[in-house]
Amino acid sequence: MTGRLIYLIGPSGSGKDSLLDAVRERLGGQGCRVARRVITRSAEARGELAEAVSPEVFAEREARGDFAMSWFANGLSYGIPRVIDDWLAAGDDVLVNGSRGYLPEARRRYPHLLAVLLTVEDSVLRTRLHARGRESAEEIEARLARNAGFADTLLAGENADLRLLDNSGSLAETCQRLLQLIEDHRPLAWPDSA
Ligand SMILES: Nc1ncnc2c1ncn2[C@@H]1O[C@H](COP(=O)(O)OP(=O)(O)OP(=O)(O)O)[C@@H](O)[C@H]1O
Ligand SMILES: O=P(O)(O)OC[C@H]1O[C@H](OP(=O)(O)O)[C@H](O)[C@@H]1O
Repeated sequence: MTGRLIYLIGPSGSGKDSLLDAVRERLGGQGCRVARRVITRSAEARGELAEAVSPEVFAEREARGDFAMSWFANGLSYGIPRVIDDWLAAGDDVLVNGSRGYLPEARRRYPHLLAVLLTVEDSVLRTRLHARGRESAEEIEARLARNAGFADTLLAGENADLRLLDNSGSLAETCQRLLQLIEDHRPLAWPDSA
């Protein structure tokens, strides 16, 4: 029996990392692991507990086949370590912080994935990005502009099964709803292929 990939996406600043950090322990108790990403972002940058590597190291690892999934966005390279395929094969579910742009490819690789879109009201999003202070004002505007490109395509076609999760309110409330959503989507037996 294989586990299921839960692919969490949403605008930059919508709270994906905060949510993953908050539910990591509780999910572990219900057989769901949270993947740690590899990112070409400096280790000093505030944010998720990702592994920071140089672009050269990232390219080497990617060429070696170290990543189950990888993409480039916001001027950075992101990789999800290949170990998630072992976890899935062992029957664990795996939750990843994904990319909206990479969703079609993720679906090709993991046809049974559960895609969850975290949403936040626009004004709240801008406020949170500035309050986080990880990016410059210019970088924040570029991230907000990137969202417009996803507005029409995300909720159409093969994404009709996308689950929406609003994080405009408290994080504790969103955590509860995510845990419930994952619980509700756990069939008695997962599909055979990851
Ligand atoms: N429900 C919430 N209420 C208030 N603040 C929140 C909430 N969720 C997240 N935040 C804050 O919003 C900011 C952005 O959250 P976070 O870094 O988790 O977003 P993200 O989706 O992972 O962004 P990115 O994709 O850019 O890494 C953080 O400063 C975080 O503390
Ligand atoms: O815009 P899309 O394609 O959804 O995502 C692009 C990437 O940007 C964000 O990362 P971060 O803000 O650099 O941590 C997301 O987590 C994702 O990996």
